[in-house]
Amino acid sequence: MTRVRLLVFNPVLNVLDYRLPDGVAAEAGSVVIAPLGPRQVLGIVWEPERLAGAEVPEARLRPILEVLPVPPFPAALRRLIEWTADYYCAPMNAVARMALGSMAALRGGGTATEYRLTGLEPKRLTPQRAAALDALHGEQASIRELADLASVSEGVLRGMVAAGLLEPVTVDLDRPYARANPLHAAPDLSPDQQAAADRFVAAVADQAFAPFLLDGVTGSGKTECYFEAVAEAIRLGRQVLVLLPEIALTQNFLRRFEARFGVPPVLWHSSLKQSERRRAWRAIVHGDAQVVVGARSALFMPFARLGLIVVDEAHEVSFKQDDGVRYNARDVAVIRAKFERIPVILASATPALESLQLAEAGVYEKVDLPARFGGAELPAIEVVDLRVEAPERGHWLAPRLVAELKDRLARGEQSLLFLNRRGYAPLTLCRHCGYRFQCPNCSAWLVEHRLSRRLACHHCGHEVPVPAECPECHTPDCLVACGPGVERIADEVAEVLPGARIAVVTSDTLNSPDKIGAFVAAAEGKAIDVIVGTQLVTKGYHFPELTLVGVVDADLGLEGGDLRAGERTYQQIAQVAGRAGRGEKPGEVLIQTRHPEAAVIAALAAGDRDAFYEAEAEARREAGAPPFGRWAAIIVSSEDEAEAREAARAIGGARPDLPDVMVLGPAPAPMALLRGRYRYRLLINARRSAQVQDVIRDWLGALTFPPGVRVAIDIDPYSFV
Ligand SMILES: Nc1ncnc2c1ncn2[C@@H]1O[C@H](COP(=O)(O)OP(=O)(O)OP(=O)(O)O)[C@@H](O)[C@H]1O
Ligand SMILES: [Zn+2]
Repeated sequence: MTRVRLLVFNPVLNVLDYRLPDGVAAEAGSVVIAPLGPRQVLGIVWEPERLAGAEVPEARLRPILEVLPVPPFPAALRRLIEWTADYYCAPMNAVARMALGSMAALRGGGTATEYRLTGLEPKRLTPQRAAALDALHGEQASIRELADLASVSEGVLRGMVAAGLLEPVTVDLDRPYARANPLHAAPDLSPDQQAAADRFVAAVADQAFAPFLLDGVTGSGKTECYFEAVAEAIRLGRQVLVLLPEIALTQNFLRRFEARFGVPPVLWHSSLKQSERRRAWRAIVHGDAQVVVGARSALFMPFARLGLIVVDEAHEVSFKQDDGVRYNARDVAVIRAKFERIPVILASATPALESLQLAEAGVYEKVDLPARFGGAELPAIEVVDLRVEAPERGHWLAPRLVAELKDRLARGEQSLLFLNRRGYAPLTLCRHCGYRFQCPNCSAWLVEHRLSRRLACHHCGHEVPVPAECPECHTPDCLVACGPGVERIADEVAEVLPGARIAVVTSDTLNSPDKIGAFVAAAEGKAIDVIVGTQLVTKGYHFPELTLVGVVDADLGLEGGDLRAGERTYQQIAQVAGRAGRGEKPGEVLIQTRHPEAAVIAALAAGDRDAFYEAEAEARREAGAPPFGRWAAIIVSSEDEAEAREAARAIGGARPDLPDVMVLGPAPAPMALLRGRYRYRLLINARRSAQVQDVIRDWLGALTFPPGVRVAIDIDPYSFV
């Protein structure tokens, strides 16, 4: 009889032992189905010596039911799952879950049925059917996905199938992806680029662990360089994973990839439709997907023959996941490369201090691209002191910025205004009684969105229509918008530049690949004069006619003052500035601020990156902050305020007394209420020598909490709310 140990996907149980029925083999990494009470549970066969579990007597072992027809998870991936669970103090099955596709993908390929419009357009239609006909043009997906897209019930769509308005299509889930051709359109690289590319290509050929920091100024052609490494991996028959910080950037990447390799890469992200998910996951596990591009969730995919990982815009905070398993995809990518024994390239124009430090220490090999491609100059940066050059009343653009915008419009060049605030105004209040619109579920103001005529919470999604009167004093027409969001800045641009073609670019307006594609095409086709956008437009885009960038409020990011506020502000402004003057015409950047003396602003204005990083490093060293010390956070929450407070106090009361670990708090979190849960935080600041994870595990492991209390551990936190 063969005993097997399973890591099982169950919220309470993690590890269970079973036996293999006679004649059934299942090596480590196999994905299996096993009985659990009257039900079934999915599990992965694990090395018993690496996974502690209770010894069950042989006689009580139940046989597993089925070994699923997918290749076993490779050892390198199993080690990665163990490492991630251990480092981030997360349950191993929660980490392993990120490697699984859908249940359907595990069951095998085969076919799926999707539906699409037949083109039939009857004269008389119910309003719901008419709406569905409108919404589903060009779409093909499962009934459930189409129902979501069209915002109608599945019943309505079934009726449309019966009426011949929708037809079924059989989709082959194992149809192969077109093969990328490494020679399709190889570029002529500049000498700097060639040197960088040669390093990467050699490392891919070496097939050994090699972490790189590709530090290249904006517009230096970092993508072109790492594409050469991608080409080498393709030549060698190895797979490549490219991580991007957000899905919005993938459109742009797809086009460039296709131009270079002749075919698009395989996409992986959370909003793929079911059939694409199944197809992509299966191609990944079987080694048929050559190059996979995705957001951070692609990192744990069970690649069969991974040969290279690229993390583009590696400094981006969105690589840090802040719910579920709180991991940093940038850091875990390096660990994965180590287990897989392959190179990993972190690419950025504004690397995180942590990454620079590791390069300085010789852990990462630093590869530099100090100049823009094609002789383009970095833009000139000027500061507009808003205390001296004040905008008109009720306006936010200083006269100098307005004059520059007019100048660009007259010359037929493009401008970009950056403000990291969605919507029209961040706060709405009653002029009469002072009532402020607040989210009932969160410690946050409701943000007015004029385009959709709603007040919305950006934390929990709570939305209400903008009311006609104050809900408190019932005065009609008395609401005032306080402060600007991008929609309001767009209104101001329309006022000062009549006739200008303006695009508002936020996650609200560019919420689908089609819309992103349309925006990029319009910007490149000179159909847009002024782009007003949030951080969504600060990176990745290359618009040659864009010659002016205005930062509407450089001080915004410095408020709140968390550990990385300075660095984040520097990165954001340097990135958005980097959109200017990428073509033949030189670029100019105006930064509006009330604090021109702040170190970040001064460094940006002087174009002195080193000065900024030196000052930042010094401040972090003083504070014992990363990379010189370590931080971890404990976040306690409950729907019951008293219960949350009590639990936080209990944790605080049991704090360890160690020389190299300092515990701050508990204190109410800055977001004291979030999605209906009251929150408290403790912050742990430790020396690098401390075993923070073990300390936290021992500390919290000895405590018990009421079932309504959630205690989250955040190692190397990025969010301090
Ligand atoms: N060797 C080359 N031959 C032709 N075009 C190139 C070459 N190198 C770069 N380019 C072009 O220059 C532009 C800038 O390159 P790219 O977008 O890769 O820069 P980047 O370093 O990623 O910039 P950012 O960090 O600002 O996003 C792109 O349009 C790219 O196609
Ligand atoms: Zn809310």
